[in-house]
Amino acid sequence: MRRPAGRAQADRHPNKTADPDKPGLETRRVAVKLLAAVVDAHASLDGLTDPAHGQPGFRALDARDRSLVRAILMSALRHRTTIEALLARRLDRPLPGNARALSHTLHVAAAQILFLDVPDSAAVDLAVAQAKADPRLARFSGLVNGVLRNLIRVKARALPAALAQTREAPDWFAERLEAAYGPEKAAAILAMHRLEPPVDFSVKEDPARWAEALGGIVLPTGSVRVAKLEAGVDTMPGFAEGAWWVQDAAASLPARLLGDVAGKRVADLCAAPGGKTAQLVHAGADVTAVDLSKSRLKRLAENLARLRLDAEIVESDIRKFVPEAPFDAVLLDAPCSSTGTVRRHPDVPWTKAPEDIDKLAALQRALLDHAVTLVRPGGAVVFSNCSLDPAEGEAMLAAFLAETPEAALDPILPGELPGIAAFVSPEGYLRTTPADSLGTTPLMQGLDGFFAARIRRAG
Ligand SMILES: C[S@@+](CC[C@H](N)C(=O)[O-])C[C@H]1O[C@@H](n2cnc3c(N)ncnc32)[C@H](O)[C@@H]1O
Repeated sequence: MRRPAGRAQADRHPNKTADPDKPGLETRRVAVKLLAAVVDAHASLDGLTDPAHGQPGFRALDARDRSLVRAILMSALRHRTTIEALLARRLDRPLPGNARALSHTLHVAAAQILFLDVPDSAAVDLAVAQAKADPRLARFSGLVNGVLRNLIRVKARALPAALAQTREAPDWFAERLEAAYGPEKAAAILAMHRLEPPVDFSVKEDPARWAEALGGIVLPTGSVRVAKLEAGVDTMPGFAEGAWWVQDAAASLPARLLGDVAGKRVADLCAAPGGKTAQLVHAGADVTAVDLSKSRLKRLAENLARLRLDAEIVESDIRKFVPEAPFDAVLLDAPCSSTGTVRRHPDVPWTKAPEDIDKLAALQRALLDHAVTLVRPGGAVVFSNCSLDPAEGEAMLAAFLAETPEAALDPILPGELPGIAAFVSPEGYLRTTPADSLGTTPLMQGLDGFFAARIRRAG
């Protein structure tokens, strides 16, 4: 292993032994464990940090430390390629492949040094203490100290340079984006993935009033956008009375493609946690919300109760769901790779692989094959998901249409989406990406990546 710059100083650092109770040490230990779980075991960050079912070490922390762990992980994953490049430049040779804990310790400390408002000295001291306390890492504690102190010295110059040079994604992900969207748009999408996204709200009534109350703006989709939440959503005006729900502007579009649903029987397939169910019920539909997951349906029921909205809730695999009578309309918001939500879920590119995309596309096809059997002849099925990958969108749908004579594309017309007609493709699909814009001001830049298409069952 290379002698990192600053090694002489590193070997002389004063912490001879590690204090296992050092304030902040457990928080960093948990952060390293969670980073390992995401990067090496491909566990989702939301699952690991779930308040009820998350990683036990995380759940044992107090609320402030849990927030810090989440902030560290969000930065460490959002900027993983940049951090990796900056660390690699401070090492003579790559870390050994089996030194995963060492790599994760360096990444967690670097994320704090480069992107968080944590004193640099605390980030280094805690990483060194952590290394000393871990028998696998103790012999590397000097290296940890040297590399991180070097990073602190050069960061003002080296960070902007690295950000300008680095493609912020694993290669497989960047390559698929380039193949789908071309190098320029792919680079714009990856640039948006570096930014913390704003928060969008779907409001029941009077967007202008709620924009003022929530401190945001009204988007052309009718959603209200707030740049940054200052506190938990449950403390914001209108939460308790159920005036709005959090839903990305792009996620609010698929349900609208069913047109006027007032008085119609509508199936919302793959419904939980219920953002689109709420839209359909609020628009006057008689909704049956179906999902496989008991825990997610519990959240759906809680969300609807807060919003004073009512739907029939069915726990079932879509492929086994057989209603008494066909529906007037069906929305299938299928499970997907979620690559359209990387701004909010920077773990996605590090937990997914191309094989997952193929498997998910096959599942979506099976769900769509069944979904068309649930609508009455002449009725519409809207298929949507939050993937950026055409394998789960345009390509899957083209194969479905070619092989399903009883279904035809009902192209979305640009006039159906006033102010955002640019999101309608020449084929009549809805396609959004984080590089798209809802207007000219900075706050109107970006939305989740979504695909949607409307299909009509032959009459
Ligand atoms: C993208 S999420 C749905 C988001 C939801 N439509 C909304 O707007 O809030 C996908 C959902 O599909 C559900 N799911 C996955 N496979 C399923 C299956 N075979 N049958 C029913 N639901 C399934 C998951 O439990 C998950 O809740």
